[in-house]
Amino acid sequence: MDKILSLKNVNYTYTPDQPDSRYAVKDVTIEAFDGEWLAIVGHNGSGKSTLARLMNGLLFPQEGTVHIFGLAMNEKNIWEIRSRLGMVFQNPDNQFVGATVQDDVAFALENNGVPYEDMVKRVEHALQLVKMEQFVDHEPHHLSGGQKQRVAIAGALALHPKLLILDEATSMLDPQGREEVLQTVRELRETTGLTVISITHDLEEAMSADRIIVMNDGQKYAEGIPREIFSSGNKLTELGLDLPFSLKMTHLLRQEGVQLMDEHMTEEELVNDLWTSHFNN
Ligand SMILES: Nc1ncnc2c1ncn2[C@@H]1O[C@H](COP(=O)(O)OP(=O)(O)OP(=O)(O)O)[C@@H](O)[C@H]1O
Repeated sequence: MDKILSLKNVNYTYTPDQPDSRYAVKDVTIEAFDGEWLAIVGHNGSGKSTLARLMNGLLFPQEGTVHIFGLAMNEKNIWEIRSRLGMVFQNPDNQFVGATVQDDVAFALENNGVPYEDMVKRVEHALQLVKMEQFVDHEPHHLSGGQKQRVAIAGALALHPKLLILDEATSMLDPQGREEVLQTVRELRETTGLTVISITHDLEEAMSADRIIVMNDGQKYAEGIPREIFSSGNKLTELGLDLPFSLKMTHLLRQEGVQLMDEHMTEEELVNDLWTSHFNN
């Protein structure tokens, strides 16, 4: 598989002039491959936002390299890189510039000089992908949190990005809004094969990813498929991460002496295991 993004031995400190300066990101190597969903998780202060800024060129590492779309990121090619990179941030209310949903999704296209007819088609298609086409004329501020983030995703998609980075994009949403956004990302992956990097402190969100990187104190702590990462449940709790409900329940049941076959990633798996082993006789 082709590499879309790679960070190699990256160091970043916000206070480079201070002796003993603390590294926000320390010797981090990360690769993201074409078409995958990579989740980067970690507690507050573990370096996630700094990584997001290093990935979109808001920051440049003091040491190490960042390659994206086959280019070594530098101050000259950053605008070209950003035009192929969709970013969705934490606060849905800070992301709107248009008076209607349609204007908002069109905004970046207008700025990029996309011809009118092409723009109309792209806006329509992007809103269809996030299932917000019936809201074209609505005012963004009247939408729910989940709907706002779906419109923000449509704005990013309209630019036809090769990579979508979600930086804590679900953390201000209620459970329903969060599920709406995650479902949107899951469907997008199926319909478009888009590469997604989601940066989050929410392990429930990371469970849907193909691969997870766990950050701790600016360093890469672990890397693997969700099942591998979640098999180290207690260690994740020690890092200040909140385990998904099905895993917490699995651990609590085990503590009470209930025999279970596996670490259960979903409530459905857990219920099936309980049903098969304990009630189905
Ligand atoms: N602008 C800044 N100036 C100085 N230090 C900073 C700045 N931004 C972050 N830091 C420090 O860098 C370290 C990593 O922070 P970062 O924001 O990347 O972590 P995070 O995992 O995204 O946490 P959070 O979810 O709280 O934003 C922390 O120790 C933080 O205090």
